[in-house]
Amino acid sequence: MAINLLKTVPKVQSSITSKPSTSLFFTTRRFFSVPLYSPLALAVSSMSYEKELAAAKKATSLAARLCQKVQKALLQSDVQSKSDRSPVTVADYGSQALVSFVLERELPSEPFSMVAEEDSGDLRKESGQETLHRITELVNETLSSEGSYSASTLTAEDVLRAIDNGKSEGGPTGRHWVLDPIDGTKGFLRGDQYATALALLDDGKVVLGVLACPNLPLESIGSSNQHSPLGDVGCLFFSTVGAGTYMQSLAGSTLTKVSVSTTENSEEASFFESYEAAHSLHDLTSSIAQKLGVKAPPVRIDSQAKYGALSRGDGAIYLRFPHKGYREKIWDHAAGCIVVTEAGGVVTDAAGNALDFSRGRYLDLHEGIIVTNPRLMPSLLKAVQEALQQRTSSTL
Ligand SMILES: Nc1ncnc2c1ncn2[C@@H]1O[C@H](COP(=O)(O)O)[C@@H](OP(=O)(O)O)[C@H]1O
Ligand SMILES: [Mg+2]
Ligand SMILES: [Mg+2]
Ligand SMILES: [Mg+2]
Repeated sequence: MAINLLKTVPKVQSSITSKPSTSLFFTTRRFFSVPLYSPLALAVSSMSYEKELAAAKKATSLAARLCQKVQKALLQSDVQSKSDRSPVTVADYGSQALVSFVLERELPSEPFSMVAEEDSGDLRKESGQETLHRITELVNETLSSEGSYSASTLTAEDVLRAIDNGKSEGGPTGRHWVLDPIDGTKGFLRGDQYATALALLDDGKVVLGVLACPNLPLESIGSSNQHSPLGDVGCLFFSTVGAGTYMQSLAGSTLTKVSVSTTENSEEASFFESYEAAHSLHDLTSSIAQKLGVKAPPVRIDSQAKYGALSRGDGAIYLRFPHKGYREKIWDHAAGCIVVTEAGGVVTDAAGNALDFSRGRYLDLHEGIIVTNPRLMPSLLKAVQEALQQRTSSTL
């Protein structure tokens, strides 16, 4: 059944729809730029998981191209509702099919296993045929825009198969790709932030992550929700284990090594959280921020773009406390987690435990997810535990 979300879509901010630039030359206190031919860039290209990283960057960049096209001309018929009533669009399916196709094509000698959010169930029904046709068209248009695949044309059956490559259960052994084809679908529909998030698990550990964030400004979004209307947008964050986190413009060009904020002073730390109150308890996060003495208002944005922004020090804290009973999925955090960790940050649950991605499609957590730098973590954990305690006593 199509849902009528489009009527409620507010005016898209001009900064968010502007085209990514083809060049990026900037240095700030936190960033330093590295030309692609520099010795540092060469060191980056010789690290392990090199082939996998190149394939993952290519796959997510192409997926981002497809998503941008759909977001610019979203049709009501492009939006469906899943059985859990969450929205899914032709771009979610198209992005998953593309990433799956590109990874298989680029890494033919490796066994292919993928844990991904979407499946083809609804598209195989009679009512899904028109949507499937539109997705197939989109995937083929995007492939033909990429020189190396211009001769590839996928049939509707190929697209269904590519989507269903994402049915793996993951687990503690072997290699598994972990994909959220569009994270932040609600943000995508609003014209706001979203990300294509791709990670690689190797024996239960996240060893590679790529976040394509087509609407994220290249400059810091700091502690304000108001982005400069002139700023360029479209960031690609990527990390492999032990090799740090890098950001480049989705349009290519200059590579920048990024690192998290090192502030110890919680009063000057701004924090990120979900835009959607249904995804995280805003009253709880506000009481945590108050205990820490955080002065800035929360920065509310959708998707793992929050992890990307945090990895380059735009803010110092990310708090996520879903409503009772919600189970987090690995594709909502795997790529974001390594992007922040490799930039010097720490990602834990509310008890201070590292996230365990080896247990299948879900994360088993002790309440929410908290992210910050190692210096701020002890006081953040203390504030979180006090706020949770207070909440429990007030509901008894
Ligand atoms: N009730 C809920 N509580 C917490 N997270 C939820 C939720 N319902 C959906 N989500 C997840 O929140 C993700 C978006 O996170 P954020 O709020 O940071 O933008 C969604 O990803 P998708 O958009 O890929 O479905 C979805 O997996
Ligand atoms: Mg979803
Ligand atoms: Mg998601
Ligand atoms: Mg998704």
